[in-house]
Amino acid sequence: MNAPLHALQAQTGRVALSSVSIRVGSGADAFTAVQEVDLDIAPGEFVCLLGPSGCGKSTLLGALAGHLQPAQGRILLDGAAINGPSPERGLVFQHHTLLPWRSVIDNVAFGLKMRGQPRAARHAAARALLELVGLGGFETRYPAQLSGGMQQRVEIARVLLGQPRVLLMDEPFGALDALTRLKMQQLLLDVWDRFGTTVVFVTHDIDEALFLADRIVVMSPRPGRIIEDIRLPFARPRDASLSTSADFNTLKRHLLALLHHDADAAPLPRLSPLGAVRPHELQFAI
Ligand SMILES: Nc1ncnc2c1ncn2[C@@H]1O[C@H](COP(=O)(O)OP(=O)(O)OP(=O)(O)O)[C@@H](O)[C@H]1O
Repeated sequence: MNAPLHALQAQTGRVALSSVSIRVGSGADAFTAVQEVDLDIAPGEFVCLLGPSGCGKSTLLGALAGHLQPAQGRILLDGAAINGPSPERGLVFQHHTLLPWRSVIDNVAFGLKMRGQPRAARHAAARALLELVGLGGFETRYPAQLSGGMQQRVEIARVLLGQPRVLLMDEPFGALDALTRLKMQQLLLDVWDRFGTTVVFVTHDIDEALFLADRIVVMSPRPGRIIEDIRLPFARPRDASLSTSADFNTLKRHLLALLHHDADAAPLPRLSPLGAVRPHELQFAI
């Protein structure tokens, strides 16, 4: 994996949702989980969907993955409608989907095996990705012999081998302890920097969203709607010291207030300009 791959992939991965509503459940229990969402994500952008439990984040991600069809509106990837799951939209969940009876390298290379690639070629590609996620030397282990963080690294390598135009991540670090989670966030940023793939990352953790994202799209529940779209002013590369900065904490307070805000109450005041941040670098859409 090298620089040309980054350049190649940065051309693709534009996601466009227009007036997307998604209904879930059936019969009398059916309801609108996501309502009239408009969202444009540029190629290579890292977007976090942030919201309280049940606000429809996973439902929206499921539609991007092609597992759910919108009841209304359109979802396009690079101008083409999404009509079902595909490796071009790689999904990573909270719990890995590795095959327990296959070694680490065979798990990563499994997609290439399904596409008929010879063993030597698929193992070479898988080995390069395992190096990238810090698992060189673990090729012959089995998933059960790895820690939770290592299993998620294998999962990320497996999904990246499909060269996705968009990486869809649904609370991928939610089951990890706090320290491992921080390490995985840093690893993900390093990997993303190498690949330049568009990322849509679902979380309800404000710190995680602030550390990772270019943009945070905030959703409110019943029905799931976008209530704010914030472009973060933080430079990259980022490290743990970001979370102690004044601007980080100002944004964190604002996001906390948004997540705890009663949708039926009066609207919250807009965020005032941040100390070290030039006001034009903040973008809001309510
Ligand atoms: N297949 C389904 N049948 C019935 N209700 C569903 C179905 N899928 C989702 N829901 C409901 O739709 C709403 C949105 O769910 P969703 O999982 O998208 O929320 P979320 O924001 O991802 O929540 P969490 O952070 O807890 O995962 C919830 O009220 C959920 O119970």
